[in-house]
Amino acid sequence: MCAWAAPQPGCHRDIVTLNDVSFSFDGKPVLSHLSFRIQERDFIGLIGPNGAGKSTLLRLIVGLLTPDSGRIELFGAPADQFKERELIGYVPQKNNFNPLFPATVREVVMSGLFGRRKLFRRVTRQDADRCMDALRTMQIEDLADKRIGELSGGQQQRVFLARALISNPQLLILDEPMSGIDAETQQNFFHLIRHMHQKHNITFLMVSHDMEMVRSYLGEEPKETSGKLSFFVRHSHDLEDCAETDLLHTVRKEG
Ligand SMILES: Nc1ncnc2c1ncn2[C@@H]1O[C@H](COP(=O)(O)OP(=O)(O)OP(=O)(O)O)[C@@H](O)[C@H]1O
Repeated sequence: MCAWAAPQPGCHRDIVTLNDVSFSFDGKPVLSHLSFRIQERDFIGLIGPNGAGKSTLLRLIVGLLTPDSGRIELFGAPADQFKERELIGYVPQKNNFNPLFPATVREVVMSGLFGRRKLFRRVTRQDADRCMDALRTMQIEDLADKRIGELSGGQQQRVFLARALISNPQLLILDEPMSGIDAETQQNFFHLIRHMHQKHNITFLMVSHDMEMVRSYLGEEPKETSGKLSFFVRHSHDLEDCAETDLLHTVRKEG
């Protein structure tokens, strides 16, 4: 990620660019003139105090809010024309469910496959297999037939992570994904996302208050700051190794 450096070739295509983005709620500025770029295979840790605008920034990127001014591009397309929503997995900060909400865990996870266009599509065997893979990854296969509203906050969080994973996204946007999750599950989850970043080309944008975790993976110092926001960044491989790493990825995909 870098503010308006020249685009780089190879595996560093731009996934998200913000150019001079400002946003306010009811006339109160939250983000002012923010510019940054997330490149393929970056892992961005977004840090800042309560109210700094972290969740607002994520919601702008996923299209739930529109900037007052400035431009956002996703995978090279203006955000308001971007159609391939399945490329982006998003887990918002809070997913509090009414205990009576009728959907099962399996249905909630499966809904991650059905964009608006595919809402009434038949569930195929392949969909069901992908659902089981996502449940297994988050270690919640045993909860598949439970009602989502019956689960604890941490269990619900894992369901939403499985839902974000099922469509095989290229960019995962996670808003404090570890909050409400016990220490052991946090460790497993962190191990999993590191693995996804390093071995599966997934780009991450993650809000976290866990400075120890952020520093251990992304380094001691932020690469950039804007207002009260700090961006800690790690690319998944040494930049000079790109050609070789791309080849390895290609071989693996074909093999
Ligand atoms: N829907 C809303 N209407 C009005 N103001 C809002 C709304 N959502 C957020 N805000 C305000 O915008 C500012 C930024 O909020 P945001 O949730 O983005 O902060 P954050 O950095 O994610 O905080 P936290 O660490 O507490 O989650 C805060 O002052 C908040 O009160």
